[in-house]
Amino acid sequence: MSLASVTLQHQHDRAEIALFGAHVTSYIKDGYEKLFVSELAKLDGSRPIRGGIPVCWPWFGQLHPDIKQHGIAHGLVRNQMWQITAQIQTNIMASVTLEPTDTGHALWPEGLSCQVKVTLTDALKVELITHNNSNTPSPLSAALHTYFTVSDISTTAITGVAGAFTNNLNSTLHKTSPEPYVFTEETDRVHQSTTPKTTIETNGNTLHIVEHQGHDSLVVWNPWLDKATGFVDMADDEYQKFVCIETALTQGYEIAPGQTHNLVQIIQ
Ligand SMILES: O=P(O)(O)OC[C@H]1O[C@H](O)[C@H](O)[C@@H](O)[C@@H]1O
Repeated sequence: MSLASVTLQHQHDRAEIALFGAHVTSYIKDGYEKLFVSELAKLDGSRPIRGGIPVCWPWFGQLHPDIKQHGIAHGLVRNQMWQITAQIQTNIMASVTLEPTDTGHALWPEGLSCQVKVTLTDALKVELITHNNSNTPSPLSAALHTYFTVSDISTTAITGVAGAFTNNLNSTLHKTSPEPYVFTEETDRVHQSTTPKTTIETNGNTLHIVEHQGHDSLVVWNPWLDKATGFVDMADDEYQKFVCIETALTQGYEIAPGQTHNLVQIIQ
């Protein structure tokens, strides 16, 4: 990788975080890479990294009132340099805390600040911490947009994603989530789910256990072949190798003055 990064090591497990985007690009647990990064991902700072854990903040996807004018999906921090503000290594954990360096964008919400803290123990904990230092409530949407490795999306199933969802592909609202939850086509769904735990299984084997905190929704995404073919930073057949399960705030949350919000994903 050509981007500056920081490595966390705990026993035999390792995580790598690019300073560009405070973006976790690798988590190796028990010798197994848990995060997918495209072989065509741009690792030169020219665009957000395709894979790993993109940080979407202070808005998710198109959830900004002026999105039609500026067209910036997923906020302002996944494509800028962050700086390390704290780093700790002990016998039982390793952690790093980062803050974005450019808070002067015209669309930056006044008084809001954010940090990402990544902690490696026998699991990987990623925290997206938002502070409202202003005197007024501020709308906030966000996501930890994790690309989880799977050996074959067509034999992958997820559990723990329940409840109503919006299908982003046609803006339809569905009352219940698929059961079993398998993948046969392009999938882009925002589930109004506050479930604390999701599993990802391939061929009946649990590959990932994912815990969520501070969220009001879970987003499930796979571009499938046609959309992947249109991406300059994803090989055509790579859609078979991952599923995104995103710990998200998408339901109109407002962060009150003086308040701190913590959006957390823990990967085992
Ligand atoms: O291509 P990106 O801007 O990284 O977005 C990738 C995807 O992120 C989320 O999952 C959204 O729900 C999708 O609509 C979007 O296509």
